[in-house]
Amino acid sequence: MGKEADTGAGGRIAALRDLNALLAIAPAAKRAAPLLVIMGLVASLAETAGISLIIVFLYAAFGQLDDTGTVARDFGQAAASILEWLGGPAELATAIFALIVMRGVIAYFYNRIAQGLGARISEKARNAIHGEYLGVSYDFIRRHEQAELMEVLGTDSWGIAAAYNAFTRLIINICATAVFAFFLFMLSWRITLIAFICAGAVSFFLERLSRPVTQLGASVKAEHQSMGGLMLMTLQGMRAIRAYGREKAQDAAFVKSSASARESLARMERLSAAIRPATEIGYLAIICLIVGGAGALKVDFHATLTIVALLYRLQPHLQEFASNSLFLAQSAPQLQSVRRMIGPEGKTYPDPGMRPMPETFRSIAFRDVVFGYEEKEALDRVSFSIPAGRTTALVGASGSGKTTIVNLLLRLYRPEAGQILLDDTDIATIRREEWLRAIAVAGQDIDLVEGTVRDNVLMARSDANRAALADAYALSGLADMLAGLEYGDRDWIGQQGLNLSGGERQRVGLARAILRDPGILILDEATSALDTALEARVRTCLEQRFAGRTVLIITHRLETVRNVDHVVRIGNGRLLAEGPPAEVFGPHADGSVAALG
Ligand SMILES: Nc1ncnc2c1ncn2[C@@H]1O[C@H](COP(=O)(O)OP(=O)(O)OP(=O)(O)O)[C@@H](O)[C@H]1O
Repeated sequence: MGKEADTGAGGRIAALRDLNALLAIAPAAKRAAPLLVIMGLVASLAETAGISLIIVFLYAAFGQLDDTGTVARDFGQAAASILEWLGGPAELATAIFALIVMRGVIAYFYNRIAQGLGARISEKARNAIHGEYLGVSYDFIRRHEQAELMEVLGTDSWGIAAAYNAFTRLIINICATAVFAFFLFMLSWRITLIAFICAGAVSFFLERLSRPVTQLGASVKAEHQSMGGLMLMTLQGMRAIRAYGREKAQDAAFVKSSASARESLARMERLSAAIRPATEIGYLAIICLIVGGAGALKVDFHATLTIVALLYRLQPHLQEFASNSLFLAQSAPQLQSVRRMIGPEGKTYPDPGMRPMPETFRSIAFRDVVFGYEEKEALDRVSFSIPAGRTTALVGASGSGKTTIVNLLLRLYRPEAGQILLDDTDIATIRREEWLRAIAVAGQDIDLVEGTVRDNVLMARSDANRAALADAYALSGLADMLAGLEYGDRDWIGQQGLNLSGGERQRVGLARAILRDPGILILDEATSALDTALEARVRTCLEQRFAGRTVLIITHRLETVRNVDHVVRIGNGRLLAEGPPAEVFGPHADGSVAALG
C-alpha cells in the first residue's frame, strides 16, 4: 500500500479508485449503482416524510396547529394545510402507515438487488482472476507464492461485493443526510448550522480514530495469507512432514500463525467496535447541545422538538456512514490485490501466434537462444537442431538446462534472445493452440492432477473414445496396473497422484502423451522409474507407434542414447556437442551415467 493509502481517508480514496476500476468487469453493477442510490433515497424521503407527518399528528393532537410562535409558525401552518389536504387524523394515520410500508418494500427490493449484484460482482471477479491465472505468462504465476494466489482468488474476490454494497450505502447515507439537512434548515437555519459544524468536528475526531484501519486491513490480509501458506504446506507436504517427524513443528507454526490471524482481526474489530459507540455518543451529544442551546437561541419549543426528532432519525444514517466509510478503508488492501491481479500492469501474456502449424517440417532449431530465471542464467547462446521424423537424445548433467529447453519448446517461457525455429518460422509466431496440439510431453516431474487415472489421461484429448484410451493404456504399460485396481481407470489417484507408485505415475503420464498422438513427442526421463523389463517393453511399443515422428528423449541411460539418431549434449547452459551418438560420445561411451553428464 502506498503512504497515502495508509491513512483512513487515503485508504478510502484508494478503495474507491480500485472499486471503480474493478466495476469494469461487472458493467451491470456499475449501471445499477444510480438505481440503488435512487431507491435508497426514496426510502429515506419516505422515512423523513413519515416522521414529519407523525409530528403533524402530534401538533394536531395537542391542538398546536395555530401556534403563533416565531419559528414554528410556518411549520404549524404547513402542518395544518397538510392535515386539511389529507382530510383528517384517520387519513393522516393511513398516510403515515403507507409511507412506512413503502419504505419497507423499497428496502426489501433494494436489499435483493444489492445482494444479487454483489454476488454477481464476486462471481465475475473470481472468474476474471481464475482466467487471468490461466492466461497470463507462466513466469508471472511462478513468481507469486501459491498462498497469495489462493488468497486473492478465494478470499479477496469476495471483498469486492461487500465494498460495492458499502459504497452504495455510503452514497445513500450522504443523500439521506442532505434530505434531513434540508428539512432541518427549513425549521431553523441557525440550529442546523450549529448541528453541522458539530457533526464536522465529530467526523474529524472519528477520522483520527479510524486512521490505522487500512493498515490493520493489510495486516489481517497478510496474516490470513500466511496461514493459508501453512495450510497448503500441511496438505501438500504431508508426506515429507510425516516422513521427517515434523508434525509438532508444523502444528506449532500453524497454531502461532492462527493466533496472529486472530489477533490482527481482533485489533481491527476492536477499532470497528470503538467507532460505533463513539459515533453514537458524538451525535447524541450534538442533540443534547441543541436541546440545551435552543432556549438561548430563542427557538420555539415545538420546532426544537421537531429538530430533535429529525436529528435522532438522522443519527443512524451518520453512524452507518461512519461504519461504511471504515469498511471501505479496511477493504482497500483486498481491492488493490484483486485489481493488480486482474489488471495488465507488470504482466506479459503468451503470444497467441498467427501462423498455421505446417503439416510437415524438416527440423526444430535453437538459434543462439539465451534464457534465464530472474538473475540466474540457464541457457547461454545455445544452438542445436532436432531433426524431424527422427529420435534425438538431449543429455547433460543435472542443472545443465534440459528441462528449460523443454519449457521453451512448450512455450511456457520465451527466449530472452535468439529464436526457436520450425524450419524458417519462429515457433512463437505459430498459433499456440496448433503448436501445442502437435506436441506432447511425458516427464519425470509428471504433472498429475487430483482425480482419477482417467481424468488425468483425458487431459490430452477430452473427446477420446474407449478404443483410443485402451490403446494408450496398453502402450504405456498402464493396462496391467488398471486391471488390479478396484475401480480401474476411475480409481482416485490422490493429490499429485500420490496414491500411485513412481512407476505407475510415470505410466499415467505416458498414457496421457500417447493419447495426444502428437507429431512431436518429448520424453523427459519418462520411463526412469519403470523396471528394466517393463521399460524395454514400453520403449519398443513407443518406437513402433512413433516411428517416423519427431521424438526428443531426455535421459541419463546410455542404452537409450546408443539407439537414437541424433544427440545434443549440453553442459552448464551451453552446447557441448551435437551429432550422431558415436560422434558425440566416441569410444568413451562406456555406459556410465557420468559419461552422459
Ligand atoms: N523455476 C526456476 N527458477 C529459478 N531457477 C531455475 C528454475 N528452474 C530451473 N532453474 C535453474 O536453471 C538451471 C537449469 O535447470 P533445468 O531444470 O533446466 O536443468 P536440468 O538439466 O533439467 O536438470 P535435471 O537433470 O536435474 O532435471 C539450474 O541452475 C536450475 O537451478
